[in-house]
Amino acid sequence: MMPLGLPPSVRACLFDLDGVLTSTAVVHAAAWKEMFDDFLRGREGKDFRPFSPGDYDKYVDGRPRTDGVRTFLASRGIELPEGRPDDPPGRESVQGLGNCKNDLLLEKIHKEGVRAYPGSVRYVKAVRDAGLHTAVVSSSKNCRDVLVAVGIEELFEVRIDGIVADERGLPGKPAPDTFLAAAHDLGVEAGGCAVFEDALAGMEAGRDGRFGYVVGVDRVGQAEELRRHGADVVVTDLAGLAGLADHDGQEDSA
Ligand SMILES: O=P(O)(O)OC[C@H]1O[C@@H](O)[C@H](O)[C@@H](O)[C@@H]1O
Repeated sequence: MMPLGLPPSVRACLFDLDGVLTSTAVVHAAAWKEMFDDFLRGREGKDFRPFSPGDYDKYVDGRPRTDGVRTFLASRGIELPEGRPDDPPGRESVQGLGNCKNDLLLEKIHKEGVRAYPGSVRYVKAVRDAGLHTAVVSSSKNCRDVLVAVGIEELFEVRIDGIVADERGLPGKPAPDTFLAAAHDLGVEAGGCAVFEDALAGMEAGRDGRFGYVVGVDRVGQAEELRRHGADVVVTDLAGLAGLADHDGQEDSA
């Protein structure tokens, strides 16, 4: 292993954004819950079965926005029309629900702010100092805005996000295509890349793309699930992987 905690064959690191680099995974989860609970309450009345953290991890986390809507609705046996990308948030369509969630997300981000995990930033800088390539691979269409807001956009040579994936017609996670596109753009074969992910869908993408090493980042106590979905190693913070703990010995928590 290199000092970075990676096999010596690794020449590039592909980082997910929400929950790996920034604290935005919990903001996404809260926006999804608010939107789905409102929708389910309206449909089923006050005894509706709420959207749970398990629902988020299994059906929504890591996937592109409309895939998240479709996958969760299918798990409850609900089918809605696709609708149009400009459907208003109140419209009961896949796109309408997605737009509603995005409005809630932006409102929360505006109110609460976002931050990068200091341990992750130290780790990405150490990766660059070691001469490895870096990319950010996120399903989110808000990826670039979040990177800019926390001031870390420049740390990545390549960005494959929800907008780029749409432009190139790439299927989102759990398919490995967005990670493979990042590897290709960096000029490194999948076997020479390490994938860093906190979502089960992202783990599957790392495993199915046959990447050299898959690091599961566990911020919510799902280490076993991450391993079952393909993680080679699970850490609670990236700094821990490289022995880059804070001056007072602390690693980041969620
Ligand atoms: O709605 P956005 O910002 O395009 O993000 C899509 C998805 O991006 C992923 O990174 C998050 O884990 C999901 O929760 C989110 O739904």
